Amino acid sequence: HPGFNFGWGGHGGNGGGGSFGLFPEFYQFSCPQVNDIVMSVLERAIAREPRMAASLLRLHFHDCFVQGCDASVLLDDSATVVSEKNSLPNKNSLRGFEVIDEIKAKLEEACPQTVSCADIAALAARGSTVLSGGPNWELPLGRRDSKTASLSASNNNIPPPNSTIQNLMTLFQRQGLNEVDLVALSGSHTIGVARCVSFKQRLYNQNGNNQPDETLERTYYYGLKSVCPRSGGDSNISPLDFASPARFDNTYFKLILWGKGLLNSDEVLLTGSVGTTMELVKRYAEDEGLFFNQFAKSMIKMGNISPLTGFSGEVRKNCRRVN
Ligand code: HEM
Ligand SMILES: [Ca+2]
Ligand SMILES: [Ca+2]
Repeated sequence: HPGFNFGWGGHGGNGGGGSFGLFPEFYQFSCPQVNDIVMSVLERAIAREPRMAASLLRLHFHDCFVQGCDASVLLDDSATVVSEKNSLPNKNSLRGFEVIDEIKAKLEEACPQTVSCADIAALAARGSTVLSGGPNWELPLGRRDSKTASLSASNNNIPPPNSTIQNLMTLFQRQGLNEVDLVALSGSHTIGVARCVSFKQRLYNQNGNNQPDETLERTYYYGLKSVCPRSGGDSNISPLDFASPARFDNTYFKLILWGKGLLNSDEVLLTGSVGTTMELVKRYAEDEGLFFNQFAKSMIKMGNISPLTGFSGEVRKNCRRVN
C-alpha cells in the first residue's frame, strides 16, 4: 500500500478527526518528487494566468469547509454523487479544476495511485501562495479522498459575501477556527477577484433602504458602480485587492482601513464591532510579517479539518470521480 510504510496508525488512529494522521514527510518514500511536480505545473499555469493562484487557494478552502479536506469539492455529478460544484458559492465561480487534473495526471505517471486529490488541493494552495509572493510553510500530508460530496453542506457551511461578523465567526467556529484564523485567512483576498453579484448589494441597497454601504470610501464606490451597473453585469469582475491583485501581500488589510475592502465580509472585520478582529486588521495592515506568520499557521489549521486517514476513503485515480 503506497505511503503505508509510514504507518497512519502510529500517529494516533484519529478516525477522521484532528490532525494526528497528517505529517509533512508522508510521501518522502512513496513519491519524493510530489512537490516538484505540483510546483512545475503551477508555475506554468500561474504564468499563463496569474489569477489561477487565487482560484486554487480558494478551491482548498471550499473543500475543507465541506466534509473536511477530502477533495469532495472536486467530484463531478454522477449516478452516486451530487456535485458541490453546483452550490451557490461555487457555481460559475469556483475554478482551477483543470490545473488539478493536470497535476493529478502527472502524479499518476510518476507515482501511480499514491497522492490523494485532497493533498493535491492542499499542495496547490500552498504553492499558489508561495508563487504569488506569500509565505511558505511545512504542509502536513496524508489526506485521503472522499467517496461522497455534500451539496447542502457546501451551501450551508461556506460563508456568503454579505455575512455579518457574527455570521463569519459562527461559520468558522463550526470548523474549529477562531477569530484569529478568520482574519488571517480572509487575507487570502489579497489576490483574485469577485463578481458583481458578490458585492452589488453594497452599492445599491445595503440595508434594504436603496442606499449604499456608508463604510465604502467614495471614490472607490464610484469606481465600483461603473463596473457594476444597478441592473445586469452580474458576472463583471473586480479585484478583491485592487492595489495588488496578483501579489500576496498585506495591502488587503490596508485597503480595509481605507474603506476599500470589496466584500461586506472583508469590511466587517474592521467595522463589525468585534474588538479582536478590528485589532487584527490594524496589526496585519502595519506588519506584513505578522500576517504571513499567522496566515501560515491558520492554513495548516484549516488544512487539518477532518481529514480522512488510514483506511478511510481512497486515493482517487481521477479527481473528478470515485474509483
Ligand atoms: C471569511 C469568509 C469568506 C467569504 C465570505 C468569502 C467570499 C468570497 C467571495 C464571494 C469571492 C468571490 C466569488 C465570486 O464572486 O465569484 C471570494 C473569492 C476568493 N476567496 Fe474568499 N471568502 C472567504 C474566505 C476565504 C478564505 C478562508 C480563503 C482562502 C483561504 C479565500 C480565498 C479566496 C480567493 C483567493 C478568492 C479569489 C478567487 C479567484 O479569483 O478565482 N476566501 N471569496
Ligand atoms: Ca471537502
Ligand atoms: Ca495583494
